[in-house]
Amino acid sequence: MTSVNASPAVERSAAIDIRDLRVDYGDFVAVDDLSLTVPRGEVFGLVGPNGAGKTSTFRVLTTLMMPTYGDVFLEGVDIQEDLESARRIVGYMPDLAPVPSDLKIWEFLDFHAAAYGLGTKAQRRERVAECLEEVALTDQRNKWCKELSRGQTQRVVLAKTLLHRPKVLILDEPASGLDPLARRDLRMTLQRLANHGATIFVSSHILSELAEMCTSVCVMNRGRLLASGTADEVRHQLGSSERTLTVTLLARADEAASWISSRHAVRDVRSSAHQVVFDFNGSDEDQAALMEDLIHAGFRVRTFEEKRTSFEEILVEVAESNRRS
Ligand SMILES: Nc1ncnc2c1ncn2[C@@H]1O[C@H](COP(=O)(O)OP(=O)(O)OP(=O)(O)O)[C@@H](O)[C@H]1O
Repeated sequence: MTSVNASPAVERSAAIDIRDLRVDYGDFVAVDDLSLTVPRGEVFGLVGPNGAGKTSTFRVLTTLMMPTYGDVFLEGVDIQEDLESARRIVGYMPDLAPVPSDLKIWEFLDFHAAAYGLGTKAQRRERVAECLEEVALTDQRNKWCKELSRGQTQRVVLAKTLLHRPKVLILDEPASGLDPLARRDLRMTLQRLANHGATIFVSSHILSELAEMCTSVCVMNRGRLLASGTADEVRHQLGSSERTLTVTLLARADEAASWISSRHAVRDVRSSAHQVVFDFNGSDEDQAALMEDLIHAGFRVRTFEEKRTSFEEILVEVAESNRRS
């Protein structure tokens, strides 16, 4: 079983508690024995390559699909036992959600506010205004939906998702196709919503996109959860502690290179006039000891740099090794 933070009783402080979830399409297992909890108030990322099972997981969380087996609790509510309450708790923004071209922004939002039964016309107007404010589109409310850019469309759909004040937001690839400025705006909006108590579960197949906006992330591939935690914890769980170290010296770089070559966890040492570059796969403690000993051995170190394997590189490795197996 792949399990992260699973607990036997309903996890009271968890906004999302997924237990032993499985989703089959006929004979094909799209989500395989997934257990995961997301604490309240977090912006939590789900990352995985195409076909990992992200959307299938989200379809179950948002009650659009029943699992083959397993349990899901949203704010303590068993979604299979109490569908109506679960639907009030959750807000879902699907990947590339369409907006109708023949409505103005406010008309589109008012239409959905009415569909949610959000009170009188005046009450709906107030709620639509609040949601437009939340996504910084107040001054665009009379614009036609067909005139919106990709980033504005995403914001309108997010405003629609917020209308019924969901405590749990599920956002499928919300940053896809957004430029860096629009991604920064999205990140700030999500952080503000989380600060006001919402829990946000957001997917992407680009890890750096999620690392920017999430407190924690989990990695899925071929339906299974591979790792979960902070960016560093995930990197560690996926077994990639490899880093490239560069030492710049005032003199004796060649001698330093052969001294470094004899040390534990060192690979592939290259040297030039004043620099030694090498790959290192030891612990942080080992790395500190190596630097200390190098200086004690009399080498005059001017600078020292570390470059860790990026998340993207780790994910590509994982996806490729799975493809081969
Ligand atoms: N309705 C369906 N019928 C059959 N197979 C499906 C169905 N929906 C998804 N799948 C398969 O289940 C697997 C997981 O798909 P899913 O859409 O959940 O992945 P994903 O991680 O969201 O991928 P992407 O990043 O490409 O959107 C894929 O192999 C997909 O082909």
